[in-house]
Amino acid sequence: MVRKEEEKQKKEKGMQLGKYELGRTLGEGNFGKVKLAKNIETGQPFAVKILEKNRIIDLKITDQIKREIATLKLLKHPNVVRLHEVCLIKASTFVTQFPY
Ligand SMILES: Nc1ncnc2c1ncn2[C@@H]1O[C@H](COP(=O)(O)OP(=O)(O)OP(=O)(O)O)[C@@H](O)[C@H]1O
Repeated sequence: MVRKEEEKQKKEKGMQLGKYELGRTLGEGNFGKVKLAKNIETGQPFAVKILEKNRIIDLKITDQIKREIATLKLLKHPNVVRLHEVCLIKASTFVTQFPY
């Protein structure tokens, strides 16, 4: 099990999602992983939250996720990480980026 996860991590490292190159996993939430990533155009580092679209649809929480994104977009506070961008990379993935 641990080995399978290690292999998955190795495969994902260096993978490109849109204009972001993925690095190591920073953490894991209820609906997906947060990975360190680099914008390949600017070299700027970001924390990228990758949400599995199918899982969100199965759990019937699409509206909740949309509300969370809308709220995060409005939040501007020095102690709260800023939501930079939301991308739909492929049919099964939502990606959100936070400055790292
Ligand atoms: N901007 C960031 N920089 C560094 N690490 C981060 C950042 N955002 C999230 N993480 C790491 O990823 C973990 C999971 O983040 P996430 O936002 O998915 O948590 P959550 O809000 O508990 O999850 P969910 O929204 O799925 O319920 C965090 O506990 C943290 O360790």
